[in-house]
Amino acid sequence: MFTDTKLRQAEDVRTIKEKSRNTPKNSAKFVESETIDDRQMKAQDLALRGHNIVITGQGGTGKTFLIKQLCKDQSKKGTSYAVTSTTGLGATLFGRATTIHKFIGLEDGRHQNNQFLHVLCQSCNNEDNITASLTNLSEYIE
Ligand SMILES: Nc1ncnc2c1ncn2[C@@H]1O[C@H](COP(=O)(O)OP(=O)(O)OP(=O)(O)O)[C@@H](O)[C@H]1O
Repeated sequence: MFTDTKLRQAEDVRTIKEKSRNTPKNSAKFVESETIDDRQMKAQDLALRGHNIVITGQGGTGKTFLIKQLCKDQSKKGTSYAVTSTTGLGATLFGRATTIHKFIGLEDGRHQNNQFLHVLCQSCNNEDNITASLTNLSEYIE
């Protein structure tokens, strides 16, 4: 059996939930617009100008979205590009991504160091391979 106080409390909770649903949040702009925001645009601009960049930020801030957007842009232009990840799980976030080791021709990690070096050197000489690398960073965006 509910007392008046309990019913009032339940009503208050409903009101708070309703208000919070109608209150614009930081992410609201994401729902309204499917275009990149200012910070994403800054990163996109640097990437398109050929900089090596690190995109970092809290979960849900749009890193994956930005990378997908960059991929879409490259596809539209017909530019050759590759998306790689250090882990298979990471690669599943992006349609045509592979692990970095598969990308350079290693398939998996069961190689001798000299084999690894050989494949890596061959891959580096292939100018068609464009890869986002976490080394040789020239820009850092937070
Ligand atoms: N500019 C944007 N316009 C519309 N939606 C966006 C934009 N940026 C991000 N989003 C949306 O916000 C949500 C979180 O973005 P995303 O998954 O890219 O974040 P993340 O930083 O990669 O998160 P995590 O670190 O948890 O993987 C997704 O639903 C994504 O579609």
